[in-house]
Amino acid sequence: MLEIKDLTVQYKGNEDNALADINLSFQKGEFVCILGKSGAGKSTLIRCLNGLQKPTEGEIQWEGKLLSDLKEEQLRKVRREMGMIFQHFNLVPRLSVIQNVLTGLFGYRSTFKNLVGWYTKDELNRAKEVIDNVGLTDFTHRRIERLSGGQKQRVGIARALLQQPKALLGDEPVSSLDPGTSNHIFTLLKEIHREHDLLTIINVHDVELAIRYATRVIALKDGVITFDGKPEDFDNDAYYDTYESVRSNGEKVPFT
Ligand SMILES: Nc1ncnc2c1ncn2[C@@H]1O[C@H](COP(=O)(O)OP(=O)(O)OP(=O)(O)O)[C@@H](O)[C@H]1O
Repeated sequence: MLEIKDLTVQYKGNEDNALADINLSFQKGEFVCILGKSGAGKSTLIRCLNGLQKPTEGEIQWEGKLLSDLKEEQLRKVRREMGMIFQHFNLVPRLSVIQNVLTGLFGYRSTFKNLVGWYTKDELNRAKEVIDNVGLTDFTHRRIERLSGGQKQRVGIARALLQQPKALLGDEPVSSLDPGTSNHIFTLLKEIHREHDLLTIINVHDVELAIRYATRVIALKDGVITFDGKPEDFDNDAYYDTYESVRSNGEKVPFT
């Protein structure tokens, strides 16, 4: 479904590769967590997958189409097929839940309709349905600025779902949430993944979350893959030893 071949990314003015010679293949039905400390290359990888970041070398193929061959309009269509959720939610604080969710349709509608905010009954019903899916029915008309972090991320997920995507990509969607809320969001993502049969690829820096929810874990270090396999085969100790300091009492400290 999604193939990455010999992907290398080097940013201007940075002599180190953000990603170096990455080869990966993702199939429908996978729930993938990408682990790595800050600067490992996780965001760069996710941004390459939906064409927001151009590779320096290598190629990405989505459902048989090479992203580098696509014109801007075709690339927009691919982006619609890959719902995206973000660390800082990317919502408009003064607008309501449903107004924010409806922006998930922007890629499908004319600029004029988006500007004046005209929606058909069907579009409004679909928006209400996805809001219901993420458990926010009672908050449909509440402004975003009056929601908790976890509720905001639910809005972000609902907006992505309204695009009726085939894949869901997440760039650290729970890193600004507390552990309990992070678990609730991952439970919701897993339910949505099953119900809509979505390829799901989520960047996360919490190893325990990745192991609990993923069907496949990929670890990145300095732009290179250091692990790709089943969560039960993931060597947690080796990972911490590679990545993080150990307190004087022997406790291993997860990276932040
Ligand atoms: N616009 C940029 N210009 C130059 N270097 C960049 C740019 N964006 C990222 N980098 C570098 O590329 C490498 C990978 O960054 P990336 O943001 O993909 O990592 P990350 O694992 O997502 O980190 P974080 O968890 O902090 O978001 C880092 O060394 C970073 O400094």
